[in-house]
Amino acid sequence: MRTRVKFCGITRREDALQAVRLGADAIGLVFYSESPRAVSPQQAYQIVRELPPFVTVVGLFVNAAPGYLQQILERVPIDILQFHGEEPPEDCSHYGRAYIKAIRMAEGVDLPGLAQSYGSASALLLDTYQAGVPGGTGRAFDWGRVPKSLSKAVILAGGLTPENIAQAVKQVRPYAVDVSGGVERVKGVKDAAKMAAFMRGVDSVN
Ligand SMILES: O=C(O)c1ccccc1NCC(=O)[C@H](O)[C@H](O)COP(=O)(O)O
Repeated sequence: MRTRVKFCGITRREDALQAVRLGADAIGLVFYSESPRAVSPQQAYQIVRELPPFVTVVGLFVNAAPGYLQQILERVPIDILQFHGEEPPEDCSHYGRAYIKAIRMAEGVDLPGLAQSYGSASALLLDTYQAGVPGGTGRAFDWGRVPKSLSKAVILAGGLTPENIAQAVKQVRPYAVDVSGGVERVKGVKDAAKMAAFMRGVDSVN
């Protein structure tokens, strides 16, 4: 099965369209005001309106208030939710939508246990642990820590770049990969050449 690709932290319509042209499977929009990649609901709507079909729009949240999250869902066509905070399973499934739970790879993290607890998740996104930073660290973790088999689909994230992506896919064989900082020109602005190189890296293994 080919590895799916999600470009995360999209803040501009042209970057979303470039992702689509390159054959990306998903784009991610960050609804977390402390992120340099945060988008407002209006911005998000402008980015995703009239995207062609079969490209999944993922909305990212960090311990968001349910009322705020519900407002976003009413205003932006989001396909899948992605939770990057300490949201328990019942909060993640509260919206009746498919969701991804981000797991930060702190020392001693119990991935099989979390895969069980978040049984209603579509996938677990494994990201680098950095104290006080819920995501978008731009740093990789030791891919050797990802179990060869898990009861949930694995999305590999954290410090992926055009330079290391082929090795990451070869080693982990994840369901999908997720990249943000590694394909940026500056925070929040993607670099078309880096995005293309990243896709080539994934395709070289598929
Ligand atoms: O990107 C952010 O600024 C961010 C902030 C808070 C929570 C999540 C965030 N991004 C989540 C992502 O899905 C990133 O793609 C993932 O953490 C990997 O980021 P990077 O290491 O920059 O590729």
